[in-house]
Amino acid sequence: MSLAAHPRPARRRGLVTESHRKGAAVVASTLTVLPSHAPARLVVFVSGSGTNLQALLDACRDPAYGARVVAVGADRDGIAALGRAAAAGVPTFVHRVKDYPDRPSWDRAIRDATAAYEPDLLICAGFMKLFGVDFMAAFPERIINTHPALSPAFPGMHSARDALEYGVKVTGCTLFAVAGGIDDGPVIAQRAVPVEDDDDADTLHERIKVAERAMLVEYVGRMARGGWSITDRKVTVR
Ligand SMILES: Nc1nc2c(c(=O)[nH]1)N[C@@H](CN(C=O)c1ccc(C(=O)N[C@@H](CCC(=O)O)C(=O)O)cc1)CN2
Ligand SMILES: NCC(=O)N[C@@H]1O[C@H](COP(=O)([O-])[O-])[C@@H](O)[C@H]1O
Repeated sequence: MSLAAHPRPARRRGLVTESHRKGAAVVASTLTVLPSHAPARLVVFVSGSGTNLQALLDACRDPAYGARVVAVGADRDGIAALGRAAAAGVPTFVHRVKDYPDRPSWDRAIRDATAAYEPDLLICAGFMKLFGVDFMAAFPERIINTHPALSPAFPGMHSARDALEYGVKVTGCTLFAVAGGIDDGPVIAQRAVPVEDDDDADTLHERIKVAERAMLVEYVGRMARGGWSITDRKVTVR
């Protein structure tokens, strides 16, 4: 089936939508995002040790990487990731759900704190809270999450344990564009990691994280430098 696409729009910065038509019917829609800043502005969200954040901070030291971490957001205090941000001179903000009367109030507070940094790309790197509709609506097509499993297998917060308990022989990591549900957004990249006979959840997760950091650094750099498109569930990184 051939799709008669509209002429490709000029490479404008920001968000561009193209409709692909067959006759009068729209059969697919492509959203293209080009970062508005060079280097692209990253806000990274964390809840724990922050080794993925550290990999991004290290990559951003090279001007050719094309991105810089302008802020780090968290849902809790006292985590190593916030220390990593401070050591790199990156501003941080913390919003704890329990400090707000309800979840939507928390969602709006973390949305507003994030928007103040004018991010091109928002990266969940071990962030253990689900964003709500207000947050999601403020940053369309520009929130990504690194997840320690081969999506759609093993969503949630205990993916390495769940993979071991299921008995899979190969698991891995997935970088995806955060959408409406839990860990169900369009896949940007994946890496496979074999499960060893003597793995426990910690050894398996640590091996996944080695692959995850390399995947995250590679794809965030490419997205920052060249932008990305999403057609239905298919993501193309430039
Ligand atoms: N709306 C979305 N928000 C987020 C997604 C997503 O796909 N959609 N991915 C996450 C990260 N994530 C796994 O990758 C994940 C994070 C948190 C949870 C969860 O159930 N959290 C609970 C409580 C957790 C706690 O603090 O102990 C909650 O939010 O109430 C599932 C998956 C980033 N956000
Ligand atoms: N579902 C969310 C989830 O499980 N996230 C995972 O937490 C770890 C954070 O490590 P880090 O703090 O060392 O970067 C990473 O493996 C990340 O994929």
